[in-house]
Order: sequence, then structure tokens, then C-alpha cells
Amino acid sequence: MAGISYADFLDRDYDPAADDLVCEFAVEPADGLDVDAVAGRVASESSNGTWAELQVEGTITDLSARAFDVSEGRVRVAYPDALFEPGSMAQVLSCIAGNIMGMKAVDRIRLLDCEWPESLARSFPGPQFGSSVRAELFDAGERPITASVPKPKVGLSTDQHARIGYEIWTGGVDLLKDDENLTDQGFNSYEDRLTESLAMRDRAEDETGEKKSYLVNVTGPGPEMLERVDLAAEHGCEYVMVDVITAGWGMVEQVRDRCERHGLAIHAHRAMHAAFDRVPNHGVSMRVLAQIARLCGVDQLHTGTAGLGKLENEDTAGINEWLTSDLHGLTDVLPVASGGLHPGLVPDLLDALGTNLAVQVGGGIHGHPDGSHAGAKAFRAAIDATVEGRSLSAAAEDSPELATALDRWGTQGTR
Ligand SMILES: O=C(COP(=O)(O)O)[C@H](O)[C@H](O)COP(=O)(O)O
Ligand SMILES: [Mg+2]
Repeated sequence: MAGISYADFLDRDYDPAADDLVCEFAVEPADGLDVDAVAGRVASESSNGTWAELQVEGTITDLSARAFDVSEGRVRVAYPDALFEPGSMAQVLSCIAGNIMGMKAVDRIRLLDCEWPESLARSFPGPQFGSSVRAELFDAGERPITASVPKPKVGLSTDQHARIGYEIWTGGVDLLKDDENLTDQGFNSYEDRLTESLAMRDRAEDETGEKKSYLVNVTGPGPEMLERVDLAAEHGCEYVMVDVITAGWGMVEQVRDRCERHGLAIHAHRAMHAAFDRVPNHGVSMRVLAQIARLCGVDQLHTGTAGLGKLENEDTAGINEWLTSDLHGLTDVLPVASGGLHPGLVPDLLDALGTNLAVQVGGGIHGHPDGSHAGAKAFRAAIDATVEGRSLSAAAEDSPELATALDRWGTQGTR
């Protein structure tokens, strides 16, 4: 028998094994504690220690995490592979972002980044399609794919929603998208919306000769979500949309599994992410949330607008780079820029984020003085011009809709 206490979880000489999960935390020690004391507590509480000294025997300490790289305000912790249930994001997060977030020993603690070893990463499915949808589904060439969410975000009837779909699709947008809080309400039921919107999609495809699709929000009570996925496939949709944070990662894993049976792609909306990542130095970074989403297998993920739109963003470009770089052979994720965008922001957006992207616009299309169809044309004109290297003012000479959008919103960011 040997005693283990917090201090035993700090080991500056530890050299992480190839299959360790290494997590980087920012920590602000509470009054009276130094960073070493906090580092031991973080590794302990997130693996197999507690506040009291425990008498343990055998190899149980093989499952202990080790704080090995400790500097002012920063701690890196290595977690042994055997600590984790393969393929269970809920279990992984209960370790690395669980009790430690509420420890009195720290005033603030933020999980900043993770280095995912191959064994753990490959125990998750990863995306099925990722950024290949741009070429494979939409034949989009060099341009980003485009999406639009009808506004007002809730309250439109099914008929109004589907009609707006028709207007934006025929105006040149690729994807109609449900909003995060539109699911299956009395004013616009899931199944009616799905069938009526897809009927409009078929019409828009016939008229434009372009592929169109629909990001239908399947978020809901657990078993219902899977039924909604089945319905989306039955009715010939290529995607489902999931509010991944509010639905929970276990549910995302189930949806991913069901989508594979049907060959459906997953668009991930991140509503509520800011509850985890907005307060500086506390919570879980958007970078880590994006990593989790990729492992769980979403194909598209909202990652912000590089500060141009209406919502706070954390390092959109860095997160997008991570999502589109190799991760032990897992498929990439197509980043989605959304939130307060309008046509005048497209050049700065693509300059900051490149074109391997989906760009999603709500108010910047439906707030167009001449309506949603004109708004969609203005947005598409801005995308095409930017990709072709033309200025918006030059493009506006050929596109009265773009000229009107630029008169209304200029090229300024939103808030
Ligand atoms: O409704 C919108 C965008 O509407 P609008 O285009 O009118 O602003 C989305 O929910 C945001 O994408 C969320 O933000 P993020 O993409 O940052 O998660
Ligand atoms: Mg929204």
C-alpha cells in the first residue's frame, strides 16, 4: 500500500507516452496556492485522485494523469490512454473538463488545447464527408458554398419558410438552413417543413440547373432526433443540422451513426458554445469544442467570422486551420462562417479565412430592402466577385441587388 495525494500528480520529469492525451490548461490559482499546488490538483481531480490522501495498491496509479509542464498560469497534463473509454466523448470530457472546472483551488481554469493521440482519436468516427461537399455535392469550384437562414428565426409558417427557401435557392444560394431554435413547433412542424422545403428545393434545382440542399434541424428529445434523421433521409435530403452543444455529445454520436446508414452529412450549429468559451481564462476553448465536434463526426461546424460579424469569436482562422489539417487520417471539417454577415463583408471574410468555407447569411439576405431573392443575388454576386478577384464596387455595376446591399450596409462589421 502506498499513499497518493495531490502532489504525486505533479511530475516535471514525465515524458508523455505516444498514446497519452496531452491537455493544456490556463490556470489562475486561488489565494494562498501556487501553480505547482494547482497543477497537482488538476491532474489528480481529472484522473483518479481526490482531496484526501488515499492508500492504493498495485498498478492503479498507471491510470493517474501527470502534470508535467508547469509555468506561470499554464499547466500541461498527460492522460494515459487506459483512463478513457474508447469512442465515448462524454467520458473523456468528464475527465478532462469535469470537476476541475469548479475547483475552489483555482479562480479560473480554461482547457485551451488538446493533442489527440492516434489511438484515442481513431476510436471516434470523425466526419464522413467534411469539406469534400463543396466539390462532390455542389461542384462549387473555387468558391465557398453558401447558406441562408430565414428570418425571423422562429414564427414563420411552413409555407413562408419553404417560399423563402425557393427565393434564396433561385437567387444563387446553395443551402437553406433552419435556425438553432427552430425544430418542431406548432407554427412550423418538422415533417411539414421538411417535405415542403424539399419540394421547393426540387423546383429550384429544376429552374437553376444547380444542386441545392437543406440543413434541416433535427435537434430534439433523443429518440425523436433519430426519427427525424430517418425522415430527412426518406424524403431525399442530403444533410441534417444538429445543435451540438445543447443536444450533447452522446446524442451527436448517435446521430452520426444513424447518418452513416443513410449517407447524410451533419451541419453542426454551436448555439451555447459561448457559455463555455466566452469568459477569458475559464471554461473550454472553442478550439477544443471544435476538436470534439470533429472527433464525433460532424461535417460542417460554425467557427465564427474572424471578428467581422455580430458575435464574439475566438481565433477563427486558427480553429479553421486545425479543422482542415490532418488528424491521424480522420476526415476534415468544413468551417462555417456565420453571425451578422452581409455582402459587404465578403472580401474581408474570405481574405481572413480563405475559400474552403461555408458562408451563412441570415439578416444580411432577408434584410435586403428588395427582399430575400434580391438579398440572395447580392450575396452570391459578392461571393463570385471576390473569388474572381473583382472589387465589390465593380461587381455592383452589374448587380443592382449588390449595389442596394452596399448602400444599406456598406462594408462595415456588425454587432
Ligand atoms: O442565426 C444566425 C445567423 O444569423 P444572421 O446571419 O442574421 O446573423 C446564427 O445562429 C449564427 O450563425 C450563430 O453564430 P455562430 O455561427 O457564430 O455560431
Ligand atoms: Mg441562428
